[in-house]
Amino acid sequence: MGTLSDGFLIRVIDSVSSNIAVLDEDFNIVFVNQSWIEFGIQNGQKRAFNWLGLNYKSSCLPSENDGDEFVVLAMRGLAEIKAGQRHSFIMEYPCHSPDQDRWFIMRIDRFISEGLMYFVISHQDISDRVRLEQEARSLARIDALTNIANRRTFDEFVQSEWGHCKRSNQTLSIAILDLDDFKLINDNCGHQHGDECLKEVAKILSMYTGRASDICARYGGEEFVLAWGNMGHEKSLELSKRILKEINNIKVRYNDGKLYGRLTASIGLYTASPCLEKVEQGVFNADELMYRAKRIGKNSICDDQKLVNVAFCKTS
Ligand SMILES: Nc1nc2c(ncn2[C@@H]2O[C@H](COP(=O)(O)OP(=O)(O)OP(=O)(O)O)[C@@H](O)[C@H]2O)c(=O)[nH]1
Repeated sequence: MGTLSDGFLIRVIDSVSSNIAVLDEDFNIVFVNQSWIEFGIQNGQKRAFNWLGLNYKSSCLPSENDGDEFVVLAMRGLAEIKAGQRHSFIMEYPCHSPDQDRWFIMRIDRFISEGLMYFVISHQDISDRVRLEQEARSLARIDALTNIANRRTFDEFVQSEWGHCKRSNQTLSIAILDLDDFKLINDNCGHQHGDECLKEVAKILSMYTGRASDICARYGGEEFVLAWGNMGHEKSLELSKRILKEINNIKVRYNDGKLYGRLTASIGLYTASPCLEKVEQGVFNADELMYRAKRIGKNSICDDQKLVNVAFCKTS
């Protein structure tokens, strides 16, 4: 292969999708590629703007003085490379436009040519990758069928909410809700209809857990869990009763459309006082109470703050 011409090499650099600028050792821009120019235009710069000679460090100074953490980091990286403390610098950062969330990766490298030091700054759009990562993270936290939180999300949330409640000396109410005779519904009306019931229940639960300190989650098969931060026993019992009533309004049908019956559930409700040591104990207590509601006759709420007196509440 013969020696490549300057024009050829510039065309190669212009065809790269990363935005590239080369700075001299005083941080003056001595070269930008086409992607850099296009990105400038997208962000309001004129096409005819002359980038060459612009001092990169000075142009970043207003943002640096404003305390923009990413600009501060980049300038520190640039200074460290110049001082020979590092060879390169890499940083991912958000750079949202008014109509689009965008993320970039910035890289600074250096090279020596004819005894002079140069810096290559490149920015690459990584928005697609970040969006996919965010989507994957959100999928791992949401139950795919019902679109509400999954058990893992609940466990994390309730730990943090319990911390807030303890610090502010408030109670946290926990309800475990298990649909009654769900196997029979699946067997008689079909698994798909069972799925629809689960989705409807999730919608109802979401309506009753709308505050930032509340959560509802699918805990497992046909079992759900709710937590109301900063809520006393009386209020959570009232909400549980309303939830049970709404669930009772869900009609379950055979495949031919004839009525099979109405959906029912058993709820165990436990209100944790701030002196309870671990919130897991509160969830366990609510679960025990739910099983008690099953034994007592289903379609019921069992609540008992001290796990001594069972307050049995038939809602129908
Ligand atoms: N349709 C549907 N069914 C599910 C799902 N997850 C679990 N189930 C069913 O839920 C049923 C739970 O059955 P059991 O544990 O015997 O409980 P149950 O019939 O509700 O009886 P009780 O709890 O005593 O009222 C099983 O048939 C599971 O297959 C799901 O995602 N979709």
